[in-house]
Formats: sequence, C-alpha cells, structure tokens
Amino acid sequence: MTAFDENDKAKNGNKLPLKDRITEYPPLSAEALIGWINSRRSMGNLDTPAPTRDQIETAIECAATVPDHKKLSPWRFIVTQGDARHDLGRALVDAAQAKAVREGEDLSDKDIKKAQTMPLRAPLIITVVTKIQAHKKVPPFEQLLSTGAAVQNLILALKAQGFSTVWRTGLLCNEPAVKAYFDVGPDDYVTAFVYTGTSPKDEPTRKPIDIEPLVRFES
Ligand SMILES: Cc1cc2nc3c(=O)[nH]c(=O)nc-3n(C[C@H](O)[C@H](O)[C@H](O)COP(=O)(O)O)c2cc1C
Repeated sequence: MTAFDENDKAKNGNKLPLKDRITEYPPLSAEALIGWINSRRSMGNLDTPAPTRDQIETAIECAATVPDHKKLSPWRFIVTQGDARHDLGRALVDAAQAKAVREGEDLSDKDIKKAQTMPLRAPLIITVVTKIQAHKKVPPFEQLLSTGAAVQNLILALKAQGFSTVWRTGLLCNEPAVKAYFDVGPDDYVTAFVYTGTSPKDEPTRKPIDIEPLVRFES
C-alpha cells in the first residue's frame, strides 16, 4: 500500500480507496495533466449515466479542499436527480412568475414551460450554494470566490471520473423562491447549478488562447 493509499484510507474510513472508486486517473505527468485541465469543455446536452453516489462524494471531497480563508466552509452541495428535478422546476417557475410580477411583465406559457423543464437538461444537478458566514476577516466576496474554486474542483473531479458538466446560473438562480427551495438565506447565494451527466458528443477541442493581453509581468 502506498502512502497515497494510506492517506486515502485514513481520510475515508471504511470507504473504498480512491483507486477502487474511480476507474481511471488522469495522466499525471505535468504536461499531460495541464493538457487534461485545458481540455475541459462545458457540455450542454447531457444524458445518463450520471455519477454514482460514491463518485459524487469523491468529487465533493475535492471541492472541499479549495482555498478557504479561516476554514469557514461556506459551500454546500445539493444533489438533485430523478423526480426531484421536477420539484426544482416548480421552484424555478415560482421564481420566474415572481420576477415577472415584480418587473411588470407577462410570462408566456412558453416561458413557464422553459423554467419548468430547465432541470431536465441533465440527469443530475449539483447545486453549489454559498452560506455566508459572519467573520470580521473574511468578507462575503472571499467566500463567494472560494465557492467558485470549489465548483471548478467539483467539475474537474467529475471529469476525471468520466462525466461531463456545464456550470449554469441563469437569471432565476438567486430569486427568493429558488433560495427558499435550497434553504439559503437572503444574504446567501446560489452560486452554481452544475448540470452533470454523460455527453453523447466528444468535448470539442479548445482553440489555443492568447494570454498575452491578459497578463503583465513585473520585476
Ligand atoms: C458563474 C457562471 C455562471 C454561468 N452561467 C451560465 C448559464 O446560465 N448558462 C450558460 O449557458 N452558461 C453559463 N456559464 C458559462 C458556461 O459554464 C461555460 O463556461 C461557457 O459555456 C464556456 O464553455 P467552456 O467552459 O467549454 O469554455 C456560466 C459560467 C459561470 C462561471
């Protein structure tokens, strides 16, 4: 047993070691690992199979390792699948209706159907919320950023286990009806709907990115 396995066993108690929970590691040379990270693409058209509970928990463990000032753990993960997606759809309809009333707009049948069926675009959704913790040295924006990092770790860990995802929010995600559905307060955030499943298509190759206009080196 390697030190890595020992560490994994200690961390996970009776759970199977990581190497038995996932079928394939991403390649671990620096070049291959960086290429693998850069190959991640968002995939909108997702079907079964969805990850198992063990695979989801493995991804959430990765998410919970992100930089987190004062270890406040401001993130929570809600896994919605099967018929529960219809309940989420109803919360999105309630949100759309309340938003329309507030903004003096009419909601068409098409708009209602769109909101209702949004969660059906994948077999499984992991909603990541930020429960803002009161702390003198850690303002809400740091907690939101930590959640963003957690979402990215979650996405990469799902990819490592063979699944595709897309991070969606949409204009309804922080409407009161949606916050109430996820049991978060008015000052908390619904930070991501990570639509998760298997894509019938391969992830398209990303065009090379010119980072030159994005960076300044100083010395
Ligand atoms: C906070 C956040 C919210 C997003 N919300 C949506 C969304 O509601 N709908 C959508 O199509 N893409 C959304 N995106 C963008 C996609 O997740 C994705 O990054 C984009 O389609 C580019 O694809 P790529 O990840 O393959 O480069 C969001 C991204 C972030 C970071």
